[in-house]
Amino acid sequence: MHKLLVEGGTLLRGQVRVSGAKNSAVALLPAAILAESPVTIEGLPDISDVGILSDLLEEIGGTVRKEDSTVHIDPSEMVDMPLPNGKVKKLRASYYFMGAMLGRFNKAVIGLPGGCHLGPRPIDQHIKGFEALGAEVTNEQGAIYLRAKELRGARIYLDVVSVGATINIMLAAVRAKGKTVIENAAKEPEIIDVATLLTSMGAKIKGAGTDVIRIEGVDSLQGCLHTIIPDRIEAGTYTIMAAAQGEEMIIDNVIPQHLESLLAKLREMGVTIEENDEQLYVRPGKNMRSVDIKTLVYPGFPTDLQQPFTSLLTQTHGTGVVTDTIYQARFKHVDELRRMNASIKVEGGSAIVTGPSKLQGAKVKATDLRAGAALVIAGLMAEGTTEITGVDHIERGYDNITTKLNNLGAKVWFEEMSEEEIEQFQNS
Ligand SMILES: CC(=O)N[C@H]1[C@@H](OP(=O)(O)OP(=O)(O)OC[C@H]2O[C@@H](n3ccc(=O)[nH]c3=O)[C@H](O)[C@@H]2O)O[C@H](CO)[C@@H](O)[C@@H]1O
Ligand SMILES: C=C(OP(=O)(O)O)C(=O)O
Repeated sequence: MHKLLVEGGTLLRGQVRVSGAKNSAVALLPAAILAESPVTIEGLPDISDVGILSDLLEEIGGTVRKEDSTVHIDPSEMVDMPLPNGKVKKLRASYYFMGAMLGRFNKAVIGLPGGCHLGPRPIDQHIKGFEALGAEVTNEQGAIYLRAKELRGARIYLDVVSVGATINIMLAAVRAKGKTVIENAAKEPEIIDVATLLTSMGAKIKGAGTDVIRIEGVDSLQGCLHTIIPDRIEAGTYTIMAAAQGEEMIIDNVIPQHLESLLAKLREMGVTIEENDEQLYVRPGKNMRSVDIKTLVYPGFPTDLQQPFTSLLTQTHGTGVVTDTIYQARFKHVDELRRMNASIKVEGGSAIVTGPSKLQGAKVKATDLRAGAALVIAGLMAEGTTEITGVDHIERGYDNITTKLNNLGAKVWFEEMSEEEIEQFQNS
């Protein structure tokens, strides 16, 4: 087990290239189950979630061959093997095996997913969708059993706008008989990316990226070549780092439209941002002002950038209120930031951040992926060295974070933990 050390105070300068989107990758890989011939995906991020999903594809009989950031998946020999335990529990996106295996085999057994602990994360809307398509769904000892004689298209209204449910229902519906309409669908760019892959495989999907998605089922799907979109959350994290501790930074391989809500807030604070088709040029302002943010479904401010943004607010002038309407309890990073001398209190569903505070390096714990990113940002701004444990969370979503940061001039490195530290970490 290792920890991440961040020596604070160095200004970041230069260019960082954003990797492929985690939240696309984790759906594109299971989507390959639906094809009858090999699927190639280019631009996959080197993160642990991708590694685990690749292993799961192999567990059900697929062949997965990786060359740098390209992966070739041969799904032709896959079988409807139950996956009630084991690696499925390590991440959230294993739930996409439900939709994809149901779509291909008319049955699936998948353990309830893991992923970041952000408060309750039900999957009732996924199940509502599968049932509407004709599946019988039961929960037996922590695993979801799905069985259908045949999947039939249906009209499905999502009671909650859900990224996962929208994608999962698309996966199950593309090979169902007849027409499916998903109403109140989520509109995140990753949904369009998955629909683009499925369409290249031969699926008939209209409206992805709007709140009504129409799918006409087809009998079979074939392999194809797909290039993944850039990770807007990784891009947003480096953009926040640039505002927090940058001198001048270029964020490369970005779709700026995917980050409009973040860029608007940063400009409101006094950060200079210039953009072209695939790059952002970021220069922090002097005496930046605090702002309030409220997370919303896309194109609103993303919940996944709320925690990194909170770290930036510790350095701006005034009081900023951070409200998360998607995950009301996504504030575990606050206690850790306080250890570093941040002035933050949580009241109701909001964190109230008063700045600027002089942050001090400390021993802190990443309780989830974006809490980890928030601590790295705080560590970069702090005086002294910050030691972050729980880095397996960070490795779920940030491709080569130490190399990318060190290329920008930061001093960040992994170190093995001693037995005593591991014991302390496990008991904390
Ligand atoms: C792998 C992946 O893509 N993860 C992202 C995905 O998670 P995930 O797909 O799990 O998030 P959802 O969009 O489904 O969740 C949004 C909200 O809906 C609720 N809900 C969701 C499903 C359901 O059946 N019932 C229900 O009540 C959730 O508790 C949450 O409050 O979108 C989240 C919201 O943008 C992001 O934080 C995650 O990074
Ligand atoms: C919450 C996240 O991921 P997951 O849904 O995979 O847990 C995230 O990417 O911030």
